[in-house]
Amino acid sequence: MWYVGDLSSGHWVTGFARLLGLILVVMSWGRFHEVSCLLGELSMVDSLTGLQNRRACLLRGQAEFARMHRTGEQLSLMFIDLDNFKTVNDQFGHKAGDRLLRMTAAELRRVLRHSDFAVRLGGDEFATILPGTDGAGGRSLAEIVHICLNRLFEIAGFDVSASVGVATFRAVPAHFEEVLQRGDELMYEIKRAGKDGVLQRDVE
Ligand SMILES: Nc1nc2c(ncn2[C@@H]2O[C@H](COP(=O)(O)OP(=O)(O)OP(=O)(O)O)[C@@H](O)[C@H]2O)c(=O)[nH]1
Repeated sequence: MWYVGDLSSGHWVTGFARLLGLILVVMSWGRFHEVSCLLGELSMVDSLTGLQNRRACLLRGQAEFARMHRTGEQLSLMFIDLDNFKTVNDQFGHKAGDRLLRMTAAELRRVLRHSDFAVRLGGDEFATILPGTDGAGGRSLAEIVHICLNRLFEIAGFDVSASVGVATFRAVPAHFEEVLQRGDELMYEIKRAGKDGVLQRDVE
């Protein structure tokens, strides 16, 4: 005769409760891990356009500069800022402005290579990291982006244009924030010269 224990005792219940508890802990850890991965990804994504955001740009930029340090390749960054975007919000409302920002992001995705990491830095400012791209390559891509965006805005009936600046790095900057500062300077130069233009600069 087999001994299967005293089924009427509370041991089975206690054992079962412990097992159930263990399963719940394992499951909730799995969910926690899943949720924290998802939150990590979301914190890198711009919710309006679905492009990567400024934080992602910093991380990816640092990784690309480390690669550049090893390979000796040049690296360019393209900065795109819409001209007179505020007038869209003012004339047609915030939703129309949002639509225009989403359209801009979609056009950047269409025009750029998959390896050219496109981000929305904030507001109407976008950027893209162009690994292995020298000044001439960066400038010709900037001209294409400029033409494509302006054509898109015209077709959509918005009286806005794009200012596109490219900073080409030959040496690795000490801090990636320095790179974004170069972008601000380039943009300032284009805007001061009358907006709606393309400008490329080598950064030593
Ligand atoms: N619709 C919408 N507007 C935004 C968003 N984020 C920022 N803005 C607006 O974008 C505008 C950006 O300011 P500016 O770059 O000075 O506007 P601008 O008219 O393009 O100026 P210039 O660059 O000098 O031509 C501000 O009016 C913000 O309120 C957003 O997520 N959606």
